[in-house]
Amino acid sequence: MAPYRNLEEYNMEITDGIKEKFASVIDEIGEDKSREGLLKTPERAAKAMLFLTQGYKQDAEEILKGAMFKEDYDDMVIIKDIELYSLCEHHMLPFFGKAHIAYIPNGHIVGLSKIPRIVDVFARRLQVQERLTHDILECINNTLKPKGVAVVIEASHMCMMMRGVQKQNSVTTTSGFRGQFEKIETRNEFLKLISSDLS
Ligand SMILES: Nc1nc2c(ncn2[C@@H]2O[C@H](COP(=O)(O)OP(=O)(O)OP(=O)(O)O)[C@@H](O)[C@H]2O)c(=O)[nH]1
Ligand SMILES: [Zn+2]
Repeated sequence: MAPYRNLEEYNMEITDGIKEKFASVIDEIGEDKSREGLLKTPERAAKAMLFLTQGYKQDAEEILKGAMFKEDYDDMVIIKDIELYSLCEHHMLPFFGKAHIAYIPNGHIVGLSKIPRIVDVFARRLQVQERLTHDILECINNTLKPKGVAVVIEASHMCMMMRGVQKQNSVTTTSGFRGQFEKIETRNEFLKLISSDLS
C-alpha cells in the first residue's frame, strides 16, 4: 500500500461497526433515523470519520523517504500556507488553519509535495494542535536530518467557536524549532518570510 493512499475502499467490518454507533447517536438525540434524509447518514458519517482519521494508517516517514534527493542547496526552503483540517481529541470537532514549514537541507532535499502530505498524515488523527506541530517537526527532523527545521501552525478550533466559550475570532498559534532555527536570526528570517506576501 502506498504510504499516502487515500481511503477509497473502506473496510466494511469497521465501517459497519461505526455506522451502527452513529445510528444509535441519531436515535439518542431524538431524531428519526428511518426518515428518508437520514437513511444513509450513519454510513456516510462512518466513512467521513474513517477518512478524517486515515492518518493512523499512513506512514509519514516512508512518505518523506520516498522522495529525498541528494542536492547541495543549503539555504532555507519554506512552504507556507499549507491548509490543514484536523479533529480535536477532546471534542472530536474540527480545528483548521494553516501550517508554515521550513527546513535547511543537509545534503538532501525532499519532494515539495511530501511536506503537505505529511501535514495531512498527522492532521487526520485525533490531535491537539501542540502535538500536531511536534509530530510534523520531529518527522522532518528524524527523516531528512536537515540543518534546521521550523513549523508554525495557526488554527481555529470549532470546539471554541460553535460551543463552549464561543469565541469566533481567536486564532491559536503553535511553533517548534530545531537546529539552526534555534538561533534567533534564522528564526526571525523565517518568521519574516512567512508573514510577507513576497516569499
Ligand atoms: N491545548 C489545547 N487545548 C485544546 C485543543 N483543542 C481543544 N482544546 C481544549 O481542550 C480543553 C478541554 O477542557 P475540558 O474542561 O475538559 O472540556 P470542556 O468542559 O468541554 O471545556 P470548554 O471547551 O471550556 O467548555 C478545552 O479547554 C479546549 O479548548 C488543542 O489543540 N490544544
Ligand atoms: Zn475541542
